Amino acid sequence: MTVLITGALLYGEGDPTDVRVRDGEIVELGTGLAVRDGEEVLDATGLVLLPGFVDLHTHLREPGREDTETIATGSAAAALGGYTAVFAMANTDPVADSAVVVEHVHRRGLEAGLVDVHPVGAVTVGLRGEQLAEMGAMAASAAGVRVFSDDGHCVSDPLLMRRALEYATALDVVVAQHAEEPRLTVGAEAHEGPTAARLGLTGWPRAAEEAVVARDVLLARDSGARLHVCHVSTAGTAEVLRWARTTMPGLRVSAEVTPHHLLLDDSRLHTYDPVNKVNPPLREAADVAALRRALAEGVIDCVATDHAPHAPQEKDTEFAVARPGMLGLQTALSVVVEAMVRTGLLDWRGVARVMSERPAQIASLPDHGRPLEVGEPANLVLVDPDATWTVRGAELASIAANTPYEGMTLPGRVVATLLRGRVTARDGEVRPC
Ligand SMILES: NC(=O)N[C@@H](CC(=O)O)C(=O)O
Ligand SMILES: [Zn+2]
Ligand SMILES: [Zn+2]
Repeated sequence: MTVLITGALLYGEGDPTDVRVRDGEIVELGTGLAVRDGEEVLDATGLVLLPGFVDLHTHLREPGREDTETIATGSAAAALGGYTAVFAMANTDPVADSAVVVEHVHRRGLEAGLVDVHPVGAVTVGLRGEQLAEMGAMAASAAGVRVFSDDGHCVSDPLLMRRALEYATALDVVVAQHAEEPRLTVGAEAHEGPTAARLGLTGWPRAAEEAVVARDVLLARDSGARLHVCHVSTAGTAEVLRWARTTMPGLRVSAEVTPHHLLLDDSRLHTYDPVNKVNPPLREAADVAALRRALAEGVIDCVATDHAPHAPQEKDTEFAVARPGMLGLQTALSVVVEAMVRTGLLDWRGVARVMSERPAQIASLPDHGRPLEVGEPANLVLVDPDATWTVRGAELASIAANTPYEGMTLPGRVVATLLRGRVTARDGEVRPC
């Protein structure tokens, strides 16, 4: 199976280049490469070629809530969004806290055949925050779990978090923390600030996130463990990370920001539409600006979607009872282009860094986020930088339709995605194997 990509701009730079892909690898780079018999040609005139995206934070709702997303539909959304690898969070039903469940998720990902699905293992049994899960058994399983998280919940007990980090050191795995001090967010519905006060919504203070991140950074320092901070949402968390990086050499801490926290703020809440309800909540415009800066400077390493499908009956309700979370896989690139590229904060090389290279490094994936060079794995995405499209939740590949970008026209369109040299998505259609 060979594919010839013609006239692509690698990282959006330099002269148009042809790229031949065979047996899962880039085998030739040049100009005027001849089309061979049976070769699929991707005309990439004016298109940008990047390494395939890696999402460290995806909620596929299988097992348990296949009415909102399955591993197959989530994989389709991922491939259409330019992703070649996703990390499926453990807050399923049953929870991914055992080798049996993570192996099941991994196998279902292989069957869907559109993107590498890496299950995230739970840190604690049942996400209950009481007792460590069998991290070693999950790491040693066929799924080879490398990232552990109780996401949806914070590992708030400091002693348990310390033990998890110590254990993670021995296994050489990452602990990804959903930083939320639960005692400060009881009943919280929205960012604690003037908007929530005016609308009568219970506030989620910035300090609930920042205090846990500060604590965890210190625990990571003392244990030497790899800590990853999920969905950074405040300017203060960015400052804590900046402080940690500059004052603690050798610290192994990484962080992600979601597309929605890079583009949206709590001024959207005045409609009381729960499509805007998410955890952590949309913050203020000044936080958005600080998060963009921190991502551009590398204080925040990468973008992760926190793709969180929910059924209409759990979203189209009064604000207080609606589930938090929003779709993200198919809109992530466009939101990053809008928030980071159009604003001049990142060029396409920067996009490759925050959406592919850094996440692949954080999760120790050897074959993703690699340079666009001969001999490298052909995990690739072709992007039309000039195209725009209008988001329609009903047209996305996910079963759920809870996108906050409904009706918005966004820049940047994924034209094709290749996983180990095989075209998994092209012109809005997926191609399962
Ligand atoms: N982000 C959300 O608002 N919701 C996530 C859980 C989480 O990421 O904390 C979900 O699983 O729905
Ligand atoms: Zn979370
Ligand atoms: Zn999440």
